[in-house]
Amino acid sequence: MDKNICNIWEEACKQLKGILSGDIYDRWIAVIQCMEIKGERMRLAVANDFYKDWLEENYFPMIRKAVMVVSGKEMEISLEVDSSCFDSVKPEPEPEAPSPISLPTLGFGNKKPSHNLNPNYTFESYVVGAANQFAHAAAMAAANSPSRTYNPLFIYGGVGLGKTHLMQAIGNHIATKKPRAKICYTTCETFLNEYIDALQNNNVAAFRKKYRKIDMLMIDDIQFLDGKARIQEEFFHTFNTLFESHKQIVLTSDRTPSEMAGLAPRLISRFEWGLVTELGKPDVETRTAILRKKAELLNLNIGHDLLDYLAERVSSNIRSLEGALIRVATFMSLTNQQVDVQKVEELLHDLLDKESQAAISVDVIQRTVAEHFDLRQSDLTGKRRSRDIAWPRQIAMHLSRTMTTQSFPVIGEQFSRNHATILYAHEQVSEKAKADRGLQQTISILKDKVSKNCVKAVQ
Ligand SMILES: Nc1ncnc2c1ncn2[C@@H]1O[C@H](COP(=O)(O)OP(=O)(O)OP(=O)(O)O)[C@@H](O)[C@H]1O
Repeated sequence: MDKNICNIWEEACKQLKGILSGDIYDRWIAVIQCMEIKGERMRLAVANDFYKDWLEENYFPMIRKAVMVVSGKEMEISLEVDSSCFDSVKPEPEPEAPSPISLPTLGFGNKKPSHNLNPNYTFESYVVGAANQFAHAAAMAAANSPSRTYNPLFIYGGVGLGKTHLMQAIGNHIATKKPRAKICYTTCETFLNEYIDALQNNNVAAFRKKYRKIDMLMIDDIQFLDGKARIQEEFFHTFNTLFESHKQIVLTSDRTPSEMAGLAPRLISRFEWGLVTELGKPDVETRTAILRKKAELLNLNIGHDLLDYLAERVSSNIRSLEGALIRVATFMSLTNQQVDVQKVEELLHDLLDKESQAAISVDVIQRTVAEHFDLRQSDLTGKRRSRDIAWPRQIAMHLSRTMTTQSFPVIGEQFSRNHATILYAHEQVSEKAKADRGLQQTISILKDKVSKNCVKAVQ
């Protein structure tokens, strides 16, 4: 492979490694081979259709983003099947000497104990501000007195707002104080995959032992259980066993337990037994403090004025903020140039456009949809149920969920409905749009109109 290929793809892999759990990275990203980079085109290959389909469905946008971050340009990426890539599917690693954190290991997937907790996710590197103060205090309490304060601790919030970092900070804290504690961090998706593997290999007893004979269980993105009855059943028993033996459980999710319409009521109630706490969006001061801390940790030489500018402009979530910082830093180190605000705007135009979109409100959506269907805005928030009103109302609810970062209950308030109605409308419209090209077009037209109306509202 030539150097150019190595650089871009290897750098992109580093980015992905920082974002994905070790398990997911090993299973899905480490097996990809970069075949060629020509101009703006990149050819990637995997060993079989199974990898190709799964990657395209689940990780392609992330891969594209990582490549864009490191190359500084949008590349056309194709993923193909090449059976010679079988060579790149890594064998299971040899068992390692026991690590200070005694993590349970089984023959599921590629497991290296050190992968389970990211050592950078600590309380020391976590910046506290108004939006995360309470969640942070609860996490500290759980870390200092596991299972005696909040059990389970349920942390929820939007994408990239620091749920994983905070959860793993608890784990790292306990691991330092009690090196012999058996701590297990996993994502809900991995938990499900391991369970399926265990079922296939008649290994359920080992799976149960792995998750039930530990001192602390952390599961990320527990909303993945929503609508999956069988794994819910399994998790229910794991939860009970750990809870009854006074083991700390920490869960994260992008929504509250009661917002998971497909979650068994007995699990909802268990998730609410301890403390359910929200991570909100940080204010500009916290964003600035986070950027300064990251720049310091990464040893980046970027002026405070630029960091302040980024904190001001990128407000949707912290992962995007970090991505912006890394993109600017990568550009500076590759070109050996300092950058000014104009250059940053050029470099980050796609991200900054998206940020402007984040300013979209439910009110603008309601006005746009009402105008499009020749209705009054009050029709969308009112009680009438005739189809010519109910359907546009559902579309407006769906757009409110997809175009804003508001939670179901907050959107519900603005339609004078409860969160379940919004969730139902969102699912109905999403489902119908899968097969209905007319509806896909209407949604796309409405999205354009909403964006334009939003720009007008800001000006
Ligand atoms: N308060 C904070 N202080 C410092 N860094 C933070 C803070 N909050 C988030 N981050 C950083 O932002 C990035 C994204 O955080 P994290 O992965 O924990 O978010 P998340 O809410 O779990 O995202 P997702 O919803 O995608 O699972 C991480 O690199 C993390 O270190």
